[in-house]
Amino acid sequence: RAGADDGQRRVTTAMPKKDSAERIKMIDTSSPRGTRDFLPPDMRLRNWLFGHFRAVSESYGFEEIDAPVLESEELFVRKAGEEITQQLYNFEDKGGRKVALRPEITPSLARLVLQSGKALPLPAKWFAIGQCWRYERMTRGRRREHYQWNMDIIGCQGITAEVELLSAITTFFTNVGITSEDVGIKVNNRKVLQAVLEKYETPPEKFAPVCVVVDKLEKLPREKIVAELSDLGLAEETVEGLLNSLTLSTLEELADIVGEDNEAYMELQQLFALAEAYGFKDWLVFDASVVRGLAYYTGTVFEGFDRAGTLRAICGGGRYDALLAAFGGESKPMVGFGFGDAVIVELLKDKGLLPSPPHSVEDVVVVLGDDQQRLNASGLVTRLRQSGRKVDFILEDKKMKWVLKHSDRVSAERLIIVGDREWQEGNVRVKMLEAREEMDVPIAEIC
Ligand SMILES: CC(=O)Nc1cnc2ccccc2c1
Repeated sequence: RAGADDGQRRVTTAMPKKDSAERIKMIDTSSPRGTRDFLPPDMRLRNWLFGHFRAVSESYGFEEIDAPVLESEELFVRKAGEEITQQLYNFEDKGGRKVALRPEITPSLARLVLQSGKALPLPAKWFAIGQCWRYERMTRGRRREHYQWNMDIIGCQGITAEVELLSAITTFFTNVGITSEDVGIKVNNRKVLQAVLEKYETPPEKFAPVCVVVDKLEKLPREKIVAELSDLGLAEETVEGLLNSLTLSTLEELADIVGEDNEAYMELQQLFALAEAYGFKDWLVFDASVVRGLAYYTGTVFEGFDRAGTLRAICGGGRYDALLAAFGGESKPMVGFGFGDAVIVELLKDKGLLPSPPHSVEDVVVVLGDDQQRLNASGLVTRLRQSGRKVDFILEDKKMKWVLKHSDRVSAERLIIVGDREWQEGNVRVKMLEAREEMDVPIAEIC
């Protein structure tokens, strides 16, 4: 019963009273806090964006995967202090299982790799477009869900994998009209930070938590970062050496600090050389301060940014060779990126590149006659659709004025009128709406 007195809202299925004075109280029609609805215009834009994600993934020979939005919580429980794990949308289900809505896709992808075991031919090139969740205190009023495009290469330990992914990202940007003047991709390698920590004999388990803190450098004042690093047990000289290494601006300076035989230096050298050969080097910027905020990155890291500096990171990724071992599996080299559906839309708006894809059908079919003509029209519509036409069949008697306005609204090419007299003569009446021509067309020739 609606409005039951126990305060629990139940939807009644009883027929509403005919002329009831009191109507049933309207439900809240807005979507839950931090989430979005996609009405047709929004869905057309989303399909346009995801269509580009998919087209690039397929042009790079990647195969699509998906996994449940709901995962075991253990997939995401990490102790490195990441924001993403502190905002887990987790709960205990009716079976007492600790579950969570995925905040990212990479752990699910790793689970699928472990599940496939030795049967998985390597290298595997997988992509996914999936909804991800976080539970934010609404004080910040930020969204609690977004869709993320991921591309990952499993089983390739060389820098060639990173460069393939960076190429895919620049191809996506180019395909939607964004240039390397609008956007750059900062590239770094966490092995720099690792070398510095080792130089000061820092225990290896500090590596991931240090990266998580360093990633907040642009968001928090320096002294806060220094304090958090000291709280992790880093000596003062380690903190100084570490923060100093983030200010390097060229690979040559890096070589001076870590030596030309350092892995990070060699890998970055190779990355830039390969990028030049692909032709997208002018998108890349070496930036020693980029570490990304996810605990599991071990090598190359990168993030797309708008050169105007007004937006948050557009996308990000890196190499995470140790993730399978963290799940108790046999290690395999892995590298990938995540690309959210929020910042890119803001960027496209700023650049005047956001399309508004129209709802379009090809044929509108309307009946101007008796029941027999509706039967005739039904057969005609079926034949039109089987011949590949997109047909909006007017299902009720409508005035021609409404039909013409509707045909314009759905950007139809043709209005096909099934009428008694024409049908007797073996024809239908066709209005070519663009050319504003009207003619009788033999029924057999309409497809
Ligand atoms: C700009 C934006 O909406 N970001 C966003 C929104 N929802 C998320 C949900 C889970 C993880 C990260 C997320 C990030």
